[in-house]
Amino acid sequence: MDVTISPSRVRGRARAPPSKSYTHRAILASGYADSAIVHDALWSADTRATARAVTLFGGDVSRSADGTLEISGFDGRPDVPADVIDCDNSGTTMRLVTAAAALADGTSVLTGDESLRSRPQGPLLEAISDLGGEAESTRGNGQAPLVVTGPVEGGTVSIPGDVSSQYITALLMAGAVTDEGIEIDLETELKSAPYVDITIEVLEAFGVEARHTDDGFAVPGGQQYRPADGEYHVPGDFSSISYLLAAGAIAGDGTVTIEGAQPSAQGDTAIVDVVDRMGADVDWDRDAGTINVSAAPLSGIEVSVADTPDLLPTIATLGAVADGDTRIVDAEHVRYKETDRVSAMAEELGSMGVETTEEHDSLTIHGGESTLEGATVDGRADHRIVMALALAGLVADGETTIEGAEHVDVSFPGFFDVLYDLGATVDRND
Ligand SMILES: O=C(O)C1=C[C@@H](OP(=O)(O)O)[C@@H](O)[C@H](O)C1
Ligand SMILES: C=C(OP(=O)(O)O)C(=O)O
Repeated sequence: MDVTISPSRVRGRARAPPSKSYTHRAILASGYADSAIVHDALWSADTRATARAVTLFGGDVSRSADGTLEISGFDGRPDVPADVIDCDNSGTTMRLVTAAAALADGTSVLTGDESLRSRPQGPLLEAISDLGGEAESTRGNGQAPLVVTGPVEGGTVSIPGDVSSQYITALLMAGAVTDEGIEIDLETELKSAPYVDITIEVLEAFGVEARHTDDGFAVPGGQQYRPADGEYHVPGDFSSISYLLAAGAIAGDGTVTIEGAQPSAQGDTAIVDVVDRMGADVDWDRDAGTINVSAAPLSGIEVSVADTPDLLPTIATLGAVADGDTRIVDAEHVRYKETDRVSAMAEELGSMGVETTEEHDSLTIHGGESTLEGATVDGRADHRIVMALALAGLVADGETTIEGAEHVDVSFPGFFDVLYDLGATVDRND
């Protein structure tokens, strides 16, 4: 599906979708448990992939009309799956499920779409081998398809921290039900660190202890997943909120109010500060969970995305509109996502007339609203590139057509409806 965005102003109220990161963890944690009810779960292509994996491990995930998930777990140790686990486009699913598969007494096979089959899994495979399991890439290149044989009993592993924090999350979640527990020593500085804090927060809600250590992280073994009162509530998603905030900051006509913005461990709450530093008028009422934003002339700033890789596409679009240079630094790991998002944003904004300077771990956008020209752009089969380019379309001169716009289903299925309800002119071409 292509979507065409015409220059538009936005105003009104919009609700953030539930967090993808919390939902993945809550579904898998419920799988490790006897049973659980998960309220406000995100039901998107990626979280459905995690639900399918839980089912293949012997659990069951059913969804009621109001979106609540009722999950029966596989109760600790997963069954050997009766089929290949298709993780589709979801890196989180593949990493978390690979470590879960290493607990099963037999062999699991994991695959995914073309994008996921090009992403790095090597360090996690090595960690599983170091723990006594067998974990291989069928092509021997550290990428899926993966073949994983367990069971592992736990132990100590060392792993790089600068490729994906999801390896740590995966090992902590699985380590809790091993006999010995897992100690993880980091070989490098940890990137995307707040995502491990999200993990520790969800584990705690499921009665599982995991902790920071001097060298990394540790989770004791022999633990049982048991959510308090058998229930879990997913908070709103700040990566998704970033698009709504940016829409209000660049194209607001009056106030855009975003609901579902309760504080949590998400590093991507940093987007509130980014938009504020660039000059927008923004106010976050943490108790009410609402953010009000209105447009103002924006100026370029420097932002590190070491902790917040998923914000890069949004910040790049903000930078295209802002006066002066916006320098996004510490961005190397943003190249290992659904696509290389550093290059993708440089090239697609380039098609819209924006000048950028790309370096290995940074992207500088030489901005100014008058530079954005409508164009046909490639969403790169990447939900975040699609949404960031749609924002640019709100303020470009002329129409912007985004190819492959259906990929928003990965994290924000109602994105174009929400944009339309805020007043944007959105035309879908199937
Ligand atoms: O654990 C998670 O939920 C995520 C961790 C991050 O990935 P990396 O740790 O690979 O940077 C982030 O980019 C991804 O969208 C979600
Ligand atoms: C990179 C992302 O997710 P994942 O790693 O789960 O594919 C994302 O949502 O931007």
